[in-house]
Amino acid sequence: MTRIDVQDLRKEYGSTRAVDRLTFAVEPGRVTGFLGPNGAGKSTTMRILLGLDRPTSGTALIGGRRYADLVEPLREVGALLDAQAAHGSRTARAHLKALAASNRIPVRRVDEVLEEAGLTAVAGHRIKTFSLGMRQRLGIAAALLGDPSVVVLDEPSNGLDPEGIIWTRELMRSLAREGRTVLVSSHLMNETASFADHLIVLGRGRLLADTAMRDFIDSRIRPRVRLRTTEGGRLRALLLGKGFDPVPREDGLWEVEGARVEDIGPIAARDGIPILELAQEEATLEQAYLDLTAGEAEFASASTPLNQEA
Ligand SMILES: Nc1ncnc2c1ncn2[C@@H]1O[C@H](COP(=O)(O)OP(=O)(O)OP(=O)(O)O)[C@@H](O)[C@H]1O
Repeated sequence: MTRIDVQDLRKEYGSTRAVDRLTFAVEPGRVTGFLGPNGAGKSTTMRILLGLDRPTSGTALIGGRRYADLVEPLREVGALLDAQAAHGSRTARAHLKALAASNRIPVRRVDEVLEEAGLTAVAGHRIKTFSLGMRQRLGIAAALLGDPSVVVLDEPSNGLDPEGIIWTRELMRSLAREGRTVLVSSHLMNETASFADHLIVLGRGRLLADTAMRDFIDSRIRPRVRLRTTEGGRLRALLLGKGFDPVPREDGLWEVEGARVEDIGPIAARDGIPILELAQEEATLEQAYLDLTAGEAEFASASTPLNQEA
């Protein structure tokens, strides 16, 4: 079981503070969504974790060691950072074979991961002919090559079609089920909610939230029901008596804050009140995330200038 531990991590680029005293852990056996607006510091943190950049101070460790100290890194950590990085004149199979050879990975793994990524039919094609989505799949195949216990993916669904998005989601879930540590960045809350068990949210290089997805939803989202009835007055009185406070909307519908359809439907049914429409209001997860990151989103001023430190 391999944990990722980020401890008091800082990264400054000149006067730009990209990562600011960041501390968090990523646990095995679950998918951790790494969220934050553009410029929040996600890629910088991942680059440091993968030994592609040096921190100004602090540490980012994989199983207690720096990436640079891992003996056969691809066997321990699989990463997708920049899907465009693969050498365009090579074929997909040649690219993966070269990666396997340099990490003493058995060559049979190449065909296994090509199959897993749905690339078998195009394995002999040059990468420069690949679409963005195919490059993403190839990047994910490369990440899986060494059968690593830690998988780090930066925006894996970027450029993928709906089928590809579902494929990555199921892949991440199954990697976590196998006990691996899975860290996946995104700036989209609803997408992340579809695959993550845990959330780490950054804003301007700082930690805004480190929480189970369920707790994020429960603590930040109040359920709300929308309904239409022919007997608004009677239903309102009834619901007031049960501790709900239905509010009429201009379009003739009613809204009940803090309620679920399972609360409202049976109450109306017991008193024979006709319900013409009854729906749970969704889409508030994105709003909860936007509220959390409000003010952290402007890319140009995404990092705290050093001379204006809080
Ligand atoms: N090589 C660099 N040189 C200078 N500044 C950089 C460099 N890399 C990142 N930054 C700055 O650091 C901050 C964090 O950027 P980073 O790319 O880590 O954010 P991010 O959360 O990954 O954003 P995105 O969702 O847009 O990829 C930004 O202000 C960015 O401009």
